[in-house]
This record gives sequence, C-alpha cells and structure tokens, in this order.
Amino acid sequence: MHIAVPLPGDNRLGAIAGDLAARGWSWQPRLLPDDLTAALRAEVLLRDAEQDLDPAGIGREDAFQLDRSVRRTRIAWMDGSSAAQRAFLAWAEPVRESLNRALLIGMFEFEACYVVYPEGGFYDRHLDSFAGARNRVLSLVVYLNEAWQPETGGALAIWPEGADPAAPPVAHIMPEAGGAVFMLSETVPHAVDVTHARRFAIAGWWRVNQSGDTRIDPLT
Ligand SMILES: O=C(O)CCC(=O)C(=O)O
Ligand SMILES: [Fe+2]
Repeated sequence: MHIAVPLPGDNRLGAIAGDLAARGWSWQPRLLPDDLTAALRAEVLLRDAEQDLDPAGIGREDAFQLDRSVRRTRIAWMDGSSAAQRAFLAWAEPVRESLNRALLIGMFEFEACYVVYPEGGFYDRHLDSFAGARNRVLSLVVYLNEAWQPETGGALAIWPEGADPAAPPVAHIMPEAGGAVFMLSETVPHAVDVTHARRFAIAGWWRVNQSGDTRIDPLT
C-alpha cells in the first residue's frame, strides 16, 4: 500500500524556519495532511490495542533509565514497516532538506517513534539533547488524537531558552490532530502536563552526523 501525501508548502516551511531562528520553536496546527494523520492514528491505535509498545526510558542510550516519576509513556520506534510509517518518513525528508537550507544546521538523519501516554501520563520538564553532545539538533512532535478538548489536559508546555525552572512557560500547546511542534533539541525546555485521556503522538529527532577522526557515524 502507498499513501500519497502532499508536502508542506514553502510558506509553512518558511514560517517554521523563521520561528526557529527567532525563538527556537514553532507550532504549526494541522501541518500533516489529514489522510496521513488518519493512517498514523490507525496504526498507533492498533499497536496500543495489541499492547505492541515498549516502556520509554529517559536519558541517553548508555544511561537508559526507567523512571516513572519523570515520565510515564509507551513507545514504538518507526522502522518503515508500514505504509503509514513510510509516508510519514517520506513527508519528513523534504522538511529536513528545506530547514537545512534555511538554517544551515546540517541535519543528517531522522529517527521517530509512536508515543502513547496513558491516562495520568506526563513528562517532566526536560531538554531532548544534552548541550554539546551535538546528537539531536531538532525535535518534532506530531499529534494524533481526534478532537482534543482543553479540559483533557496533556498540553505541551514550552519555556524560552535558559528560562528559570520556576518561570512560567511561554506556551501551552494543545495536542490537536495533525499539529506539529518543532523545537531546538539542545536549548528549548518543555514538559507534558498530566493528560486525562490516552494521548497519541509521534516524537522525532533529526541528528547531525557525528563522524570524526575517531568515530564513524553510520547511517543506520
Ligand atoms: O508529546 C509531547 O508533546 C512532547 C514529548 C516529548 O517531549 C518527548 O518525547 O521528548
Ligand atoms: Fe521532549
């Protein structure tokens, strides 16, 4: 099966690049085409019903931890094994190319997973990459629930770079279907408020190539 998806237009891509340059994050309601959102939702609902998801950790791979006081989530890595995943990965590629041209950030490869928060799920304030690691440079979160209501909670809270943990967030984003958030992974603190319904999303990261004198960074 193949899902044909229109790509985001130059005006949307330009707005994302402008937001990232100005403040390090961008919220784009309904960025994904509806057909693609529906196909991804169908797959994550099925994986969830079949309990085909793994507990999510925190921290770097070499310091993988399960800490339910910080994060309560289940995930499934995307490997291109379904038409929905292939369409999503194909949609993400020209986004990478366009943002690389606009921002000169040299994004090299993309990894993504389905993320399910149970009722009562949350994610404490964090950065997606450790400064200096130059691993993940840009984060993408795409929301898959239909008809999210504000009273359901589960908003994404965003703070400006370097904000005091006690400072109030600058944005609370409702996880509305097909909406996409872009955040600079090393600098934009964010958190997921407690959700009162099952919350379905995709979290993705673009990484830079870390090949150097002492290390080869393979494509996969
Ligand atoms: O689901 C969200 O809104 C954000 C998730 C997140 O911060 C993460 O997976 O690192
Ligand atoms: Fe995050």
